[in-house]
Amino acid sequence: TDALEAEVNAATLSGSLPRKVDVVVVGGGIAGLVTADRIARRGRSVLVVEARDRVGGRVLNHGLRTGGTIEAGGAFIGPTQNHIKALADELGIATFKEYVDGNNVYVSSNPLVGRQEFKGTVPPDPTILLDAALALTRLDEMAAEVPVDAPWAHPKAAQWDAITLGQWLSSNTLNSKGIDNLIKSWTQPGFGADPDQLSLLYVLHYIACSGNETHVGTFERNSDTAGGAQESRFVGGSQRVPLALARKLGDRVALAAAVTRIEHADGRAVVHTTRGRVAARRVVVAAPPKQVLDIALPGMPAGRRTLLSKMQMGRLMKCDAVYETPFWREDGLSGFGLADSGAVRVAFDNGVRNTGHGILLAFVGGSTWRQYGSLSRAERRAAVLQGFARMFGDKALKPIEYTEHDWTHERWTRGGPVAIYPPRVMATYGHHIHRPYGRVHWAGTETSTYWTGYMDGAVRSGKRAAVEVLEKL
Ligand SMILES: Cc1cc2nc3c(=O)[nH]c(=O)nc-3n(C[C@H](O)[C@H](O)[C@H](O)COP(=O)(O)OP(=O)(O)OC[C@H]3O[C@@H](n4cnc5c(N)ncnc54)[C@H](O)[C@@H]3O)c2cc1C
Repeated sequence: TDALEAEVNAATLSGSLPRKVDVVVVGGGIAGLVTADRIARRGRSVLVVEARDRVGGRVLNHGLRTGGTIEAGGAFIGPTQNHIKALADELGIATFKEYVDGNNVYVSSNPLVGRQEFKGTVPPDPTILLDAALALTRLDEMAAEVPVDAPWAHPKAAQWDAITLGQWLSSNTLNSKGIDNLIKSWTQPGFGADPDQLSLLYVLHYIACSGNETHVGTFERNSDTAGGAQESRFVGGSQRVPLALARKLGDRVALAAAVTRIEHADGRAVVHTTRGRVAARRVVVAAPPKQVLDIALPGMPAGRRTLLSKMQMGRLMKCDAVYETPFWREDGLSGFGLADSGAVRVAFDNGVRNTGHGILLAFVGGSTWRQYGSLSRAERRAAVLQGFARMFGDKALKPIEYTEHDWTHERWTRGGPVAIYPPRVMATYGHHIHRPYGRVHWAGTETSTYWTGYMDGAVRSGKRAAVEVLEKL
């Protein structure tokens, strides 16, 4: 990856920008790069302008000091995510299966339940088992009714959008505190938020989108490892996908070119960047929703501005500990763990090929991020290792390397994994999410239907935006 990265950067960090192109794409994440690749393939001139000095956006490789490459951001893919998979295949980037042999672990703060080993999605905690089974079935049933391309059009959209997932859980379960705690282990990594921050309609839409045109979305396909969205990872790290796309595009990607203003003048759009101005027949903005608010966009409909200002970026960091060996595997454990308290609410085996080392990954999101994100690195490291130790034993306290990445501090992302909808936003303003105005179109995972929020959604959105724009050229 390092050589690839150097090659991409060399081509695109300096030099003057073209004065005009057919299409300017704002943002060199997966969505923007896919948009540009599709436009370039049709022989149209295109320029990607990216604020950072690298491509990939929320997808970022991290080279470990002890060897191997892991991901600081988006990493996993799974069944029905056929757009990201097809793209990786085309670019010659292989995948491998996430390690799932052995038992999962659940740690309850209720001493009567304690630490349990289990298989499957729901831990055998007698205080939540029945609630979980019923609630997840009901959520799937409601989600199956939600149109992936227009959740606001469902007859109950306003009703479902008026409450949070947390409120729905509390009025539809017996032991709502128990299930709320379990569901946090899903919402904190998945949304960077807690059930009481998320509109029920939005969550139902997210579940509906966890599928494709031939497979209805389900909670399990979203939450599971085997058979779900965490099934596979990319050999060499997911950032190889945007890096390989950027290499194809060459000097049609301009790095360190933050867009500050997009205006319409003389039958053209003019894109102002920190590296100069470019005129275009069409513009595709593929920056995360909240980042769009930092760009001056005269003429952008007020409804869209309201939508973007009411959406919120999730709060998420990834913390990884590297060990000499994956000792939990020898103990018959998969490395997947859930806990109802502490810094590690959900853990994954994050091992990479060819190093022999074991790696445990913790997602620290939502209220867990609020609790642990502000600690010093040393304090957080201790809390994370303690969380791993409760799941996998005291060997977890002695890593050979520890690393973490907090996306809330990234200037051009400011959170993660995705921009979420609090109550009373989606039903009223959601339809603005990818409606073009003037010469400006929208891409980005948040504008996708299926697998919105994911790399697959980013690819899908890029393809859709390219078609939209090519029709207008
Ligand atoms: C910690 C974490 C874990 C995740 N895990 C997974 C996972 O396992 N699987 C999965 O599928 N997805 C995962 N995701 C989500 C996934 O990474 C995103 O859905 C996807 O990468 C979004 O791609 P995008 O192109 O839509 O947006 P981005 O990747 O955010 O790209 C937008 C680009 O726009 C640029 N930009 C912003 N403002 C400007 C400006 N003014 N001018 C120019 N450029 C600008 C940004 O720098 C960025 O490069 C995760 C995300 C995070 C943060």
